Amino acid sequence: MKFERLAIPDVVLFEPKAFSDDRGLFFESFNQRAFDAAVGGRVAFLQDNHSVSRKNVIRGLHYQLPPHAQGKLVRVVRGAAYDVAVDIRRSSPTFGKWVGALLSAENRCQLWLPAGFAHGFVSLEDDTEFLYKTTDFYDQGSERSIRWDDPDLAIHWPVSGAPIISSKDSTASSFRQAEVFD
Ligand SMILES: Cc1cn([C@H]2C[C@H](O)[C@@H](COP(=O)(O)OP(=O)(O)O[C@H]3O[C@@H](C)C(=O)[C@@H](O)[C@H]3O)O2)c(=O)[nH]c1=O
Repeated sequence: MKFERLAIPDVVLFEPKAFSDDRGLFFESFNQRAFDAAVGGRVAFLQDNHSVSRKNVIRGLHYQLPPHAQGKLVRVVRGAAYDVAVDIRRSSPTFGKWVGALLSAENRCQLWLPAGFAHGFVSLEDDTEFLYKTTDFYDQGSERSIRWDDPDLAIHWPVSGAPIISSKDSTASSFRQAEVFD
């Protein structure tokens, strides 16, 4: 399992080692020991999520506030997505900065976002299947959403034209007005 820290170093991109043979392919999609060594601590996951999106769907930017904050380990098993992590930890030197990575069924990469990041992605193909593990359970009352097109964040989404977004995301908060992490 190769990994690299992105420009916001708490966000880690994993590239599993795949073994191909006549039958097809095998790879370890999660290894607790390798994961903990890469992120530098013991992380316990409590929930797995799976979504399917048409092309040009943007989901996000989402997070849950403490005490239900979630770290997320995200990947794509069908199609492709551009995944974005926004640092919303006020005391962080990279507060308000974002990083992105291409995740696809082909590259099998996974992105780790610890608690304290807002998360979103855009699907780049129809029927993009997005799988992720979270470190806490879903808690509707703790859920928050920041506008995907917030001008202060200025995220470069690889979309042409208007993306498809949920009604919830269309009324999301601006970054300036969002409740963030201390
Ligand atoms: C996230 C979530 C949603 N739901 C329900 C609530 C709602 O009726 C339906 C669809 O929820 P949403 O519209 O919030 O789904 P979605 O927009 O896909 O939300 C997800 O977006 C990505 C970017 C994330 O980072 C995730 O943490 C999550 O917020 O599923 C659960 O039951 N459990 C969950 O964990």
